[in-house]
Amino acid sequence: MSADLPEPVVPGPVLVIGCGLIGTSVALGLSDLGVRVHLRDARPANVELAASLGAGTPDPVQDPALVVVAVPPAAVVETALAALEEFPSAVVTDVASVKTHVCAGVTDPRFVGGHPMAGKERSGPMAGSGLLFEGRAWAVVPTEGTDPEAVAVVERVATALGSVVRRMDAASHDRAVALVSHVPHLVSALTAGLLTEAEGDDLLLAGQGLRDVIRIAGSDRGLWVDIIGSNAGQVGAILDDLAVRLDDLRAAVRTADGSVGEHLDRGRAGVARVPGKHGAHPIALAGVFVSIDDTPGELSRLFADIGDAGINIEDMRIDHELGRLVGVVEVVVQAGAAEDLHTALIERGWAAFR
Ligand SMILES: NC(=O)c1ccc[n+]([C@@H]2O[C@H](COP(=O)([O-])OP(=O)(O)OC[C@H]3O[C@@H](n4cnc5c(N)ncnc54)[C@H](O)[C@@H]3O)[C@@H](O)[C@H]2O)c1
Ligand SMILES: O=C(O)C(=O)C[C@]1(C(=O)O)C=C[C@@H](O)C=C1
Repeated sequence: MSADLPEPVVPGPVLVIGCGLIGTSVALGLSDLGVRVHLRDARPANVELAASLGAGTPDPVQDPALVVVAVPPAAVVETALAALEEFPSAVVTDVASVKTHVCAGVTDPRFVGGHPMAGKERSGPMAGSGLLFEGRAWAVVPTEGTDPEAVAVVERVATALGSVVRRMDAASHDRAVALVSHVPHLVSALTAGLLTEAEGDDLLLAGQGLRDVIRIAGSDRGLWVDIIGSNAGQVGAILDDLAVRLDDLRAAVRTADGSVGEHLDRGRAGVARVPGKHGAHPIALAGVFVSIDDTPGELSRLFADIGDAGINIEDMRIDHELGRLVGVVEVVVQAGAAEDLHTALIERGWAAFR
């Protein structure tokens, strides 16, 4: 290869098996990087949809350098073993949310367990995005027998998709995700479940606080039954702990002696320990609220103005006010840039407030 050409992300074509949310997102991201991606799924319609989005080609692949298995956790072992047999020189990786059963079931040196810590509450190819993994952790879970070159291929792909690689063993991974993903999901579902009994028009008062807590409860039932079932030991242990704390909290609320504040303090301390998206330490962020007309083109005009002001958006939320043709956009930026953003938006005629 010429010294001028950049090294390719993967040394050959990639086959993605499972063209749902995660598989399509991987495929879109790799296609955008110039990798030739082939698509396969038990549902041909999902291959067609993913291909129509530009994720890759439905054509069969001869000799892929990498196979990404992006099927539900219960189907990963069987699918990965079949891929290792079908493609004797490919590296094979997966993206499943639980790793112990996968790494115990697939011990080939060419297999590297993986798990991008990014997702959505929606499933299927239409929810895919090539930017999904940007700034997120990607757990890479080799075992003692894994070929270091296979690990390097997977870590290179995760990094190229914008993720930060966290190399770990399967047991540590499953302990960690029980805490940071699986139990929060169940707590969200329990809270959302209470809403089924809401009286009268009570839900019309729902604001952003509730939506922040319940978003993930809208996720696919089958996928989450599979995830929780595959990590039942770790999840169960945390739920036992939570049950004790819930009893304590209940007593504190009934006593009304202010001791509920201890639970709130513990919660605030937990929030402060969660790293920001750029690395190990949280970055201070601040929101600027902008009122926009609910008409086509308003959001892109707002983003263009923010770009014009040279300010980087870290996150954003949109809240529609019920019954009014306006929305409120919270633009989240690094705390030091919030005042500048506020000023720049006012100067450009936006109704912005902090
Ligand atoms: N949803 C998330 O937020 C998220 C995040 C990170 C990792 N994951 C993991 O990614 C994997 C896929 O999840 P998803 O959210 O993309 O689900 P999804 O339902 O959107 O996609 C799964 C796809 O796999 C296909 N499929 C199912 N069984 C198959 C088989 N045996 N062979 C070929 N195709 C098959 C389905 O038709 C579907 O297109 C899961 O293992 C999940 O744990 C999910
Ligand atoms: O953001 C979401 O919607 C997710 O549910 C993503 C999330 C998570 O809990 O962070 C869910 C499960 C995956 O295994 C990884 C990521």
